[in-house]
Amino acid sequence: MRVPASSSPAVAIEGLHMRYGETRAVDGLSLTVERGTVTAVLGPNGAGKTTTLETCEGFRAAQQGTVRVLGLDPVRERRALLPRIGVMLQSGGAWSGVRAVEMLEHVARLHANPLPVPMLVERLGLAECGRTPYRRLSGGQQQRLGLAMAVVGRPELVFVDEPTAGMDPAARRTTWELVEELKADGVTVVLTTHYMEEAERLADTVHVIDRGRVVATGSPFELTRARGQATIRLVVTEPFPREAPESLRATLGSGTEVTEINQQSLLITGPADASTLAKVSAWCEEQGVLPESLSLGQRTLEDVFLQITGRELAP
Ligand SMILES: Nc1ncnc2c1ncn2[C@@H]1O[C@H](COP(=O)(O)OP(=O)(O)OP(=O)(O)O)[C@@H](O)[C@H]1O
Repeated sequence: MRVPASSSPAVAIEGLHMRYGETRAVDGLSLTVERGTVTAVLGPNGAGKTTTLETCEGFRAAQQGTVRVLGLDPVRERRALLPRIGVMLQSGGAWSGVRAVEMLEHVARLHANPLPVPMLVERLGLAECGRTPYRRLSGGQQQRLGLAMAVVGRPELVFVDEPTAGMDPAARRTTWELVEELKADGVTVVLTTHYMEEAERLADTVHVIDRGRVVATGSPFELTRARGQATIRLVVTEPFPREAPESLRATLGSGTEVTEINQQSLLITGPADASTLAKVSAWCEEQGVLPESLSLGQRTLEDVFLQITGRELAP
């Protein structure tokens, strides 16, 4: 039986593999995006985020696996899909000599029922650079124009690749508000990001990806609270002995995870209470290491990534 397009997920990716020569950019990735949600695809540089998005946008055909966007094949049914989606690329997307507002007006004319261009220009602070040729715009201005171009056609689904990279804090906040407004209007948003706070603030669902695969999925709350209450970061003045993580694990017992961040710092996840802090401190004394800092905090998506992969998300 053919499932009606309206009841299919916004995006359904099943077992996607993509290679560039010998490089496995995407390695068996599966994920689903429900309609009307904001989904963040979070991962370090080179994790395969852009390649995955480009496959959803129909710029690349899936080499193996299936990709459906709004129930359609993004390559074979591209004509039907394009008017229904908005795409903000990581860079480019406009002719180098065209003025910012002219470019936006041009894209608006390609759509049947566009948003008013002056409203978007005002909203995204593009008036100050409206007559500037694209190539002369700053990185942040190019990002804002790219976002305006992606949403001007009132799409059902918007793909945004690192929407706030290179933006100053004020522009980043405006962009976040715009994404929140899109969601309030029922638009599905799929964004890629390196930024924790962006994923934590905006996303209903986060897919953490690493080396072309999904390594964790959940709401920011589920991901950060599911496997522990809080975290303790221990940084010491001299490198730890090699067996330190194992020894601390034995000291703290079950229910606590110890992850090595580097030779001088450890991440401890679990019931971060006074007794755990006291045990960590006594363990430092026993090992003859001097704590430089011992901090207690809520578990972040950064911590989740570190625990799963043993590497830090931020380069
Ligand atoms: N056109 C290409 N030709 C060859 N290799 C590529 C190409 N595009 C991407 N790659 C490689 O594929 C892998 C995944 O790249 P991709 O751009 O999809 O990752 P990403 O998660 O979006 O990274 P970033 O956060 O840096 O944008 C990387 O190793 C990258 O070097």
